[in-house]
Amino acid sequence: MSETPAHSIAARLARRILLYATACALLIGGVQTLHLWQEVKQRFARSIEAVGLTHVPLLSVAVWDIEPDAIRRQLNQLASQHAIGHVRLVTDVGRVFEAGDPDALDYAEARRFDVPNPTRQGERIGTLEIVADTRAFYRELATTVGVGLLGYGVLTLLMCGMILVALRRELGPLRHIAEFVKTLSPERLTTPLTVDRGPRHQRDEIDLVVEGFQILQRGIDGHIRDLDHQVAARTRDLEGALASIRALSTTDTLTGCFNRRLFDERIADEVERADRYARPLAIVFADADHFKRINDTWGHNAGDEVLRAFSASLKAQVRDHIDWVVRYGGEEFVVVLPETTLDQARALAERIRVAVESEPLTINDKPIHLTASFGVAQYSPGEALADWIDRADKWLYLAKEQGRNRVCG
Ligand SMILES: Nc1nc2c(ncn2[C@@H]2O[C@H](COP(=O)(O)OP(=O)(O)OP(=O)(O)O)[C@@H](O)[C@H]2O)c(=O)[nH]1
Repeated sequence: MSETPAHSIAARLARRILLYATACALLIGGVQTLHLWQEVKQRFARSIEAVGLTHVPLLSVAVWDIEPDAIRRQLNQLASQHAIGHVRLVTDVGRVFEAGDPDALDYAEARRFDVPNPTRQGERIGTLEIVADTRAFYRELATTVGVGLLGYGVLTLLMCGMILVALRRELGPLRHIAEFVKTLSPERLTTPLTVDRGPRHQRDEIDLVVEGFQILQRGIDGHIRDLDHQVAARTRDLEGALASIRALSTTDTLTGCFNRRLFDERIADEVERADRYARPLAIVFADADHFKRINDTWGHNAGDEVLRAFSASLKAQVRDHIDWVVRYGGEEFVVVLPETTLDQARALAERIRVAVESEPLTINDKPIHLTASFGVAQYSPGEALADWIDRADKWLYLAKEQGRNRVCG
């Protein structure tokens, strides 16, 4: 995920709107300034025209009567009027009277009035020149433009502020959705996304996004549940298959006894336990007598049946879940007897021998008389495993040597 900080869309939009609104305000302000310039200029011209026309008759009399003081007084009064910067009266006899601000002397822009002879119509006795007060002109223009621009500025700022507030309120849920999605983790994937839009809110694109996301979440949730069920079912199947494989790998398929592989795996543990807790441990090697003859006489299948019956006799005589019977190879079996002394093992072997001998088997409706020989050995503390097994095997060999159907050890 990107570490670059996320900016607010509302703030960015508000900034853009402010920029565009300022540009528009400046453009409108420029056009309005031109318009106002013309307007103020015309207003000044009208003022000068009105003032000039009002004073010309009075000046006419003062000039005709040759009264310099009256002329100056009137010119001063004229110059003190709004919009008038400087006035100059030039009489036909060459006298010049001036009043007002000398900086405003721009007679190229001056408005000229003829001063008529009050006694003879149509005759001119002087010229009155009035120059506009440029400072007052620009002051008035600046004030009018400034007020206008200030109004636009305030209006623009107010509108931008209100737009920002509205945008923040409308786009607020987007930030909430973004924060929610950002903090989603695999464990919280199905946490429902909820956005409170208020009671009078009308459904819009943000709601569509939220609804789409919720549909996606439900889909993912369903998919995860399906996967969970599938995984659980597959796990059960696998565990079953594993148990079967484990049983197959440790069990002899013909007799159901443990096989040699399991014996090799577990016998060391039994020895270790006997050593650690100083407990007795014995094994009995059991071997069907003249088994080859049974095979040869009755067939291999009958031989298999005899082996099953022989192993069943062994299992019937031992303790469940304590002793364990192993098919060691061919017609040879080993019975492992934890917590059992040599005497107890001998007695057990004798019981089995008697049971095998005294219960003739009926295989394929034919009676088969079976006997078995046994070699018994108790584990001596510290003895090598192989030596102990070897001792039991030797006792079995001796039992065979001594005529079979007996227990040695
Ligand atoms: N039917 C059958 N026969 C087996 C099986 N495994 C080994 N055998 C046979 O068991 C016979 C064992 O013969 P031997 O080792 O001579 O022993 P025995 O005939 O029992 O003679 P003693 O042990 O000396 O009494 C062989 O003929 C093997 O073929 C099996 O799984 N099924």
